[in-house]
Amino acid sequence: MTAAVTYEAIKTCKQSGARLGRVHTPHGTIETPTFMPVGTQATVKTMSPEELKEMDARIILSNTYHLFLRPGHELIREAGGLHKFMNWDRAILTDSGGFQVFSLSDMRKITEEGVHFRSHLSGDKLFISPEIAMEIQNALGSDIMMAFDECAPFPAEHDYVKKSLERTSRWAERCLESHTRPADQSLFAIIQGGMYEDLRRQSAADLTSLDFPGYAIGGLSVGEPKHLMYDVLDYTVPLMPANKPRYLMGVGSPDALIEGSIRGIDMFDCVLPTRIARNGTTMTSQGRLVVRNAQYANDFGPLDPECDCYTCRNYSRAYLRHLIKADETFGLRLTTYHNLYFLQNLMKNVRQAIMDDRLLDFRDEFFEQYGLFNN
Ligand SMILES: O=c1[nH]cnc2cc3nc(NCCN4CCOCC4)[nH]c3cc12
Repeated sequence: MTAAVTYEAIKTCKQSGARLGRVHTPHGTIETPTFMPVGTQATVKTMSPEELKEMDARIILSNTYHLFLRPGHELIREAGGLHKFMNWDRAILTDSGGFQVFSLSDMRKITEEGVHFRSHLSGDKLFISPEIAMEIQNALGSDIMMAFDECAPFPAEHDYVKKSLERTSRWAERCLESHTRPADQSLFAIIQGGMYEDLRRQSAADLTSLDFPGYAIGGLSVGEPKHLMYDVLDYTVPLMPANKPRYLMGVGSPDALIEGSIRGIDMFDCVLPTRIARNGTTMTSQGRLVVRNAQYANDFGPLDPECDCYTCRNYSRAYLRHLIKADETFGLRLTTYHNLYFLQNLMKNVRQAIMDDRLLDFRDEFFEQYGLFNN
């Protein structure tokens, strides 16, 4: 079966299960492990495509649910697809809408056929099925499409999670059947199973028997303690094909990116860096720094003395604090740019540590400096 997206393994870290790789797509190659900025409504909030390229972002996310509701996938199809619509000529991954239907909309009813819900914008009654999720993503023309799934809530009873993952497996098969598999799009499946090892095994077995070009781990980063997420990774990642991309959905704090890479994850996404930037919280080499706090009012040094991004080379903490307090949009742009650059740079250092077979040492050094050993 031809796949538009393929994985090239480069090297496995001798110190951990981490691996260096490349994901080849029709819109360019992505060095992995990689962090994908989230552009929910066809824009990575406050960033231009040129700024994202400047920090070497190779792939961004956009959201099927949001674009289905507004402006509508038919309009984007008419515009020539999402790449053209948002003037982004690198890779795009679209989440399938399942997660947002359950987390955002006024959820109505889950049936075998699909999900009935009310739009969180207009209150209109809407319906998404595996087939409709494929139709929407085909219209968007994303390089990587995600199968329509249910992300089970946390906590959830074993019986509920079992029934939910079995329906997700049937939905994944329907996605595969209905996806016209255009030559330039690839469909990834999403492994569910909550925090239950037997159910993760069942979900992985169901989906890997269907031969998708790539696999995601869903149902995590839903409020569970981080150690529980790492436990699930410890027994789920080994069930995933070694010759295909492994994508952990919704994960984006520096410590989780390092811990996930150690366990063999290739791709990550999260709204965290862009969301916290908009309320003046930044990720720096010394840990989280809430630049809107009064203590930085007269601090004329750079946000992060160890960062060489546009924000850190040209503006002071005092200026950033002033802009954020004054609700000046430029302030949000500067903190967003820095946070995304920080994570791109972190992943570059993770890839170098894997190349040098020292990712566990890198983790200890980073945690020490970032202040992660004392929380
Ligand atoms: O099973 C899933 N299926 C399809 N999409 C997902 C997206 C997901 N996103 C998260 N977590 C996001 C957590 N964010 C952290 C930062 O603040 C906003 C929420 N978990 C996710 C699970 C799934």
